[in-house]
Amino acid sequence: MHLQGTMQVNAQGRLTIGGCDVVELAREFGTPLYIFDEDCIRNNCREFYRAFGVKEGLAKVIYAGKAFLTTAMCRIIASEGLGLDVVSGGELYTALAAGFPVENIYFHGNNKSYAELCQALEAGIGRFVVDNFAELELLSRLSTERGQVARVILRVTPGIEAHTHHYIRTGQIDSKFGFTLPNGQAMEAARRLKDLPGIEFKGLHCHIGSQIFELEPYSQAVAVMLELAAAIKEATGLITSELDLGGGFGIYYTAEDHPRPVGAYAETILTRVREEARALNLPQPLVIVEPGRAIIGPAGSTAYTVGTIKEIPGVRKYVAVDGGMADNIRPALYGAKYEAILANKANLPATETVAITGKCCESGDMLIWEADLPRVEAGDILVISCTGAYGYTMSSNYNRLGRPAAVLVREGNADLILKREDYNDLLRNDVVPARLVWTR
Ligand SMILES: Cc1ncc(COP(=O)(O)O)c(C=O)c1O
Ligand SMILES: N[C@@H](CCCC[NH3+])C(=O)O
Repeated sequence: MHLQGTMQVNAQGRLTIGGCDVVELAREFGTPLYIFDEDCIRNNCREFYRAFGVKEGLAKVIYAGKAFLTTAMCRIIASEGLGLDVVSGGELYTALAAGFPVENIYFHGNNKSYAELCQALEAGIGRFVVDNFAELELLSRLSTERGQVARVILRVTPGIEAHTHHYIRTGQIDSKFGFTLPNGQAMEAARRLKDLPGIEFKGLHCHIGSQIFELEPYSQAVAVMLELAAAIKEATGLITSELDLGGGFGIYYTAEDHPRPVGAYAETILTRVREEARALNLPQPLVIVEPGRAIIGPAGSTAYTVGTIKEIPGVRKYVAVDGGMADNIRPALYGAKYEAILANKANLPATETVAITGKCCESGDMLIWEADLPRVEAGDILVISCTGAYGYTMSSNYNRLGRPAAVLVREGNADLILKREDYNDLLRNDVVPARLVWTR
């Protein structure tokens, strides 16, 4: 397994993260356990901050909270000078509870409710990334009623779809998000917005996909979005002072992934923005990027305890761990691939290829189909790397498994940032109607 962030193998042949022995962490906090490497998170934040020229006023980096959000995470993000992208009342509530600077909160979502818009207006958040006509009108009404002005970015579906190894440009876009560009919806949104009270137009947003390794789709997105900005200026006089290009920057999960340095994305985006703005005679907009995975993905790992092992000669050896699809749905949902290491045998060479499965009642509850490991035995501590993004946030209580605890490690210290859910937590929301009271 490729060692991420501060991972090392110590003199006892054990894996350490943030200077903490993972076998000890498993003993102290139990397994499954999410382990977050604070230095790695901060280094990733700083890399984006530097590469995109935040200090120089060229860009803003907004962390996409959907990848992993807790109050501790909000504090780290804020202390590194990043903003926050939230997509629900729950994420917003978490950010507000953490004391996240409200002016740096961007509110996304294709179906923001009345209550969520009120909550965001009440808090005085920085930007509403408006997704559709109904939201635009409701927001205008609500902000006017409150004597407020909502600062708005319009989310546009630009017709660029990026995937891991290719991108396609489509005329007709099939997406639930945003105002479609090619059919004129985006322009129509700008026209309507212009006449709406309680709304201030700040700019345009697009998000072309996730786990993207190519630079070209970003460059194309800049060109397409700035052409739209020029057309909007021409038709309405509205100036796009902020160009939000979303997230999607790809990371390493396995040796099949070849991520680019953040600087390469930054260089491509900033250069194209400068050139296109000049060519179109537009003021250069502030660039906004919204990395989620690239900030937190490589900084998170999950430690499990190995339980039963089933060998089917000539077929496969199943190694079951004490978690699975409930704490990491990505392999089952997307066929996502990961690497693993045995924390207590970290210096031993791989001698077998095994399948890592969970304990859920599903054949599809697989974490890794082919993991190269030293001989695996019950009781070993198996660590899967790069689970920081969309692991905990997409976790569930399937089979009434409690969600794992999470610790933040740094310089030999481990701090609990999420408590393990116990059986009482699972019962917390259960209600037994009186007619079902046990009478026997
Ligand atoms: C609007 C928007 N911004 C940012 C992100 C974060 O993406 P990623 O975690 O791939 O950087 C997403 C998720 O894909 C998104 O939909
Ligand atoms: N949840 C996805 C990415 C979607 C990001 C949200 N737009 C993943 O785990 O890769």
